[in-house]
Amino acid sequence: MRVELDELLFARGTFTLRGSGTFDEGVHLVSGPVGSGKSTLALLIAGLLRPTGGAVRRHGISSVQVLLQFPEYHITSSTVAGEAASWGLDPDEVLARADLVGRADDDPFRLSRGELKRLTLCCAIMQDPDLLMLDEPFSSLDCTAKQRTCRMIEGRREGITIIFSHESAVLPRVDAIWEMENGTLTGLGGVPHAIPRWRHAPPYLAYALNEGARPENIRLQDAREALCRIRD
Ligand SMILES: Nc1ncnc2c1ncn2[C@@H]1O[C@H](COP(=O)(O)OP(=O)(O)OP(=O)(O)O)[C@@H](O)[C@H]1O
Repeated sequence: MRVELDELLFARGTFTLRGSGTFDEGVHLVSGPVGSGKSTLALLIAGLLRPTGGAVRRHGISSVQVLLQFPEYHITSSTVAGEAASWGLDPDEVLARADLVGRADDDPFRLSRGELKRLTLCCAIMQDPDLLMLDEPFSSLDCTAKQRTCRMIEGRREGITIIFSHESAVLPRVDAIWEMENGTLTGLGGVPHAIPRWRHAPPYLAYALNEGARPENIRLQDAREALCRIRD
């Protein structure tokens, strides 16, 4: 299973996106500032936007899901249970995992932004597609929900997961890091080797690297462990 970007080019007004590289099985983080082109890339890989040049090639992938940044865009049903069922999932299981037990008959638009995000995140991850793309999965979530989301992402055993995010506090363990800057995608390679090359690294990782530590992954816990190792 893999996704290849073959000299992908997308032009819209003054914005141009360019990228080449291969997304293999595992968890990938595409990081970059607001407006750099992360959502546009997600839509291109999902086939929801047509490239101006080059191509997106999917190999051995039979199911694709993209979770949009704004959870409201996914709503198609008048109840929370109906919404979970519309993803082909058991509403009781979804509500339990989304911490929304007792809200089955509520109108999804009556949930808070964060509650709605929890619902759509659980639906997208529980569908377990071969290619799962999560656009800003941590936005609108509190710290506990971000950590739960990380565990769910890490719990995916197979397939390709691509996280598009500028999150810099709570992140999951990942296999590879990519950076998007002004529409240009750069693959930094696999973790941990990619970490010192990551210009948008969260402050805790930048601190650990400055101290001479070599974190094994990108979570706060990895930075802490690496600091402990050099200070022991
Ligand atoms: N529907 C649209 N029509 C025209 N321009 C758009 C549209 N959506 C985004 N853009 C522009 O394209 C560029 C890339 O936007 P994009 O949403 O891909 O960035 P992003 O990195 O995902 O940002 P964020 O972190 O805020 O989600 C930005 O300059 C943005 O203003």
